[in-house]
Amino acid sequence: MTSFSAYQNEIYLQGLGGVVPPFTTDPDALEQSARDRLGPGPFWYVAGGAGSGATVRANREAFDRVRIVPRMLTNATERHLGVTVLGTRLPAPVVLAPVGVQSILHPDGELATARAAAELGVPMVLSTASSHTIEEVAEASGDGPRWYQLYWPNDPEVCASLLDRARKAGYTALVVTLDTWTLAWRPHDLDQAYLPFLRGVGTAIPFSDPAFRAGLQKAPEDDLPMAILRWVQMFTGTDKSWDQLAFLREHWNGPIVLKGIQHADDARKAVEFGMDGVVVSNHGGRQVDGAVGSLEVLPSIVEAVGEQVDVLFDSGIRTGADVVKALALGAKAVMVGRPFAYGLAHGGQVGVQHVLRGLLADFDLTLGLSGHRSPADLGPDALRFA
Ligand SMILES: Cc1cc2nc3c(=O)[nH]c(=O)nc-3n(C[C@H](O)[C@H](O)[C@H](O)COP(=O)(O)O)c2cc1C
Ligand SMILES: O=C(O)C(=O)c1ccccc1
Repeated sequence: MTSFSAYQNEIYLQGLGGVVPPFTTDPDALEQSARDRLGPGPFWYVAGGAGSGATVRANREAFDRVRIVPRMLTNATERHLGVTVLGTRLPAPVVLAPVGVQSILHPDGELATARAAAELGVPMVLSTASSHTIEEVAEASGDGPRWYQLYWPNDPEVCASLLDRARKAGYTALVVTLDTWTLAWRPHDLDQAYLPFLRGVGTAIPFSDPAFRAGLQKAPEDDLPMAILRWVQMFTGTDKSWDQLAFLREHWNGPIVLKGIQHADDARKAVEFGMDGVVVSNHGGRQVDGAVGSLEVLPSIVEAVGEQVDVLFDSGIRTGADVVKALALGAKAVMVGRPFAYGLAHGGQVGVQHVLRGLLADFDLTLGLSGHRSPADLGPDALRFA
């Protein structure tokens, strides 16, 4: 048994020596403090949402409408948080969501995140828009579990090249993001003319992939604007269809999950086309302004496909109670995005580790105090709907 709640004891014991945690353990306070540390460009890149921010708020409001009903005297002092997701045993039902261009937040970027995740045995999902190469991040992950997130390029050779590199670098599961085939209208980024993609140029972002380079007439070093244009075009467009998932299946020999699913019929389609799971997600409210809170659609998707494939969840997870709620509604695991990005901004690897240990401790304690010994104990009867 791994006792994630040990982080609580550690903090209190250090307190006896007059030491407090390096960063706040409160997720809202951490966001505020990130605002003070980061410039407005980087801060709003992380914090911002699409349009009016209605969906960012809806994600949180959906959690507020679901309440946990604690049970007593259930022998929950000893807990087992491990789960099997996509055929992999995980120490806890928590995964670091793909977050692009992490060097915006800390010079170590994805390398710091990979080290922190590996330390805890938690999978990191590496974004296609990573500021370090697939191979560099894999090395930083050491023995830690790793999944790769694909922004599905229009060029099949670039697609095959990315998948081949990820497989060779030891990534086991593929997360295909469908909800961001173009960036949404994001007023915070627009008002500062802050395009995260371009802020990553000069780091590794587009230009390390050999198939991408081969498709250019001039090397990116010699014609940067052209290379940027081609890169943006390659990840923008609608010319994808369900039957093209067969291409990904051919080029990926491991589990594939579709990220960005919000409708039960799309989840059924994912199963029909041979996918191994879905991530119920609205991209943290960053894509469709006015979209439904992601937690609101989780039950219908679990009902539709939960018996057949793994249903993961993200968008709005901030606390241990949120993890309990999503699992009780049928998610096998959750992904967390902004909180670890703020941790990264505060202290690189140490900051990510602090956030992750805090979330896992909070989850462990909340699970136990509400009367459950393991994620498998959780079901809808652990909840009430306000
Ligand atoms: C700064 C930032 C960058 C992101 N970049 C990516 C990305 O490159 N690929 C992707 O699939 N999702 C990306 N996402 C979405 C996250 O994977 C995840 O769906 C979302 O953050 C979950 O919501 P939360 O932030 O409320 O936890 C990004 C999110 C943020 C905040
Ligand atoms: O900002 C995002 O949500 C996102 O997905 C993204 C896409 C490309 C580069 C960086 C982030």
